[in-house]
Amino acid sequence: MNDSTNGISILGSTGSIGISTLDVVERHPQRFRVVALSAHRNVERMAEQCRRFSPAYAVMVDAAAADALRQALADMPRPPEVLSGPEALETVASLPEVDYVMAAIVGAAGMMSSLAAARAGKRLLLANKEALVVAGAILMRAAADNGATLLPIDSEHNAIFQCLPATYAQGLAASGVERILLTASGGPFRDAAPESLAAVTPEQACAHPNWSMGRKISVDSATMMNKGLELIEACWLFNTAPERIQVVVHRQSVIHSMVQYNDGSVLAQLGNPDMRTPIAHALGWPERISSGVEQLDLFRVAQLDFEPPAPERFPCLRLAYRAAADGGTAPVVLNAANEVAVAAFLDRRIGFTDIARVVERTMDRLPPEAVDLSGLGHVLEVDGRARAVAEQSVADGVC
Ligand SMILES: NC(=O)C1=CN([C@@H]2O[C@H](COP(=O)(O)OP(=O)(O)OC[C@H]3O[C@@H](n4cnc5c(N)ncnc54)[C@H](OP(=O)(O)O)[C@@H]3O)[C@@H](O)[C@H]2O)C=CC1
Ligand SMILES: CC(=O)[C@@H](O)[C@H](O)COP(=O)(O)O
Ligand SMILES: [Mn+2]
Repeated sequence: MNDSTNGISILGSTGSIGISTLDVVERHPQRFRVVALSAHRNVERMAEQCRRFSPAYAVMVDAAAADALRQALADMPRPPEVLSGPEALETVASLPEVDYVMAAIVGAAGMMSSLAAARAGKRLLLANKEALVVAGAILMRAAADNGATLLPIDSEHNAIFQCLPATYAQGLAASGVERILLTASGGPFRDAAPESLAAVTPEQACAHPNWSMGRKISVDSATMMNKGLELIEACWLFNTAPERIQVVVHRQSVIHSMVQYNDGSVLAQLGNPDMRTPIAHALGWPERISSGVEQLDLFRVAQLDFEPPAPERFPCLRLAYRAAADGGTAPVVLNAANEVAVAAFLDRRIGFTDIARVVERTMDRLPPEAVDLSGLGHVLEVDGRARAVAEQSVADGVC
């Protein structure tokens, strides 16, 4: 082992963020050494990544997939130790030889391992926004108490982090910050007639105009629930209230968010829409390292547009504002119901506009409770209840 390199565990390595992370890591062999990779059940891609990066550990959460991976790698001279089950994610997030953890599992399934990395005091590169939505108070406290460095990977939050003053943790107002301007592309349906949305297909919803991403976040962008989750994510990351955050639809996705100061200045971070930029920023921080992303050509961009979100087209954004205002377990319910509804939409069991209906119905049935901060038990229990209510709503045909 080379002690001058940083050991990294990449959780969700077979997904969109995981692949982009490996692309950046591979450009800097003198800085990073891959200790562990994880996936749910994509054996083929994991086998390919293991051959290319020779990690010491590979986690397949699914046990049958873990067996298949062991067989697929049997001819390697030094195959990785293949682990399985959700607990293995926490193991590889807290190994002593790991310095950095990329949390890029989709959904609340990534929450326990993100928390394990924070508790182990790692540099936590957090793409898994759902972990903050569901357990923001617990995760932020774990990071602070254990000396973890939590760096946002979500493009907007990484941009905001780059535009904030170093003193932001003492309070945004005290640092002269008036507002955070959270940009949103508006997704594939930003110009669609609201009455046309009931008939849209998963393929149309996943065809994001600017970003190439996993299916769940692509649907979230299409409903603008992604922006709602990001609003809650920003409140936790930057210790602020929703009132200090304004969502701005910016269709080019060239400005990745902005910070407005009390002297009239607005600082923005710009770049081509490619997640390797925020990933390289967080991997290199406080230094800058190359990412492989093409430089922004402002003459080609030519124009930057801004508009407010259209509330009648995006009820999910309204529901996220409601959850943020209600606080307590409301964001847990919002997220769980959304995960159930998006999965049902992708399986063609409900329509696109039913997603918001399932979420609203679930929120109506499970009023917010104060979160028990002593551990994740209460959050997991509410998450389970919300999933059951949302599943029932899907089974009932939503209405
Ligand atoms: N993609 C993007 O550009 C952006 C993503 N994010 C956030 O990053 C996270 C990842 O998104 P993205 O990369 O698009 O997602 P993908 O769907 O592309 O990848 C998800 C990864 O998580 C693994 N996974 C899925 N379910 C489970 C589970 N139950 N347990 C363990 N691992 C699981 C998948 O494994 P397998 O391949 O085997 O299914 C895969 O490695 C999300 O929280 C998203 O909101 C934030 C900003 C931008
Ligand atoms: C790349 C990234 O960070 C995504 O979360 C992106 O923001 C999605 O685009 P929307 O602005 O359409 O949600
Ligand atoms: Mn984002």
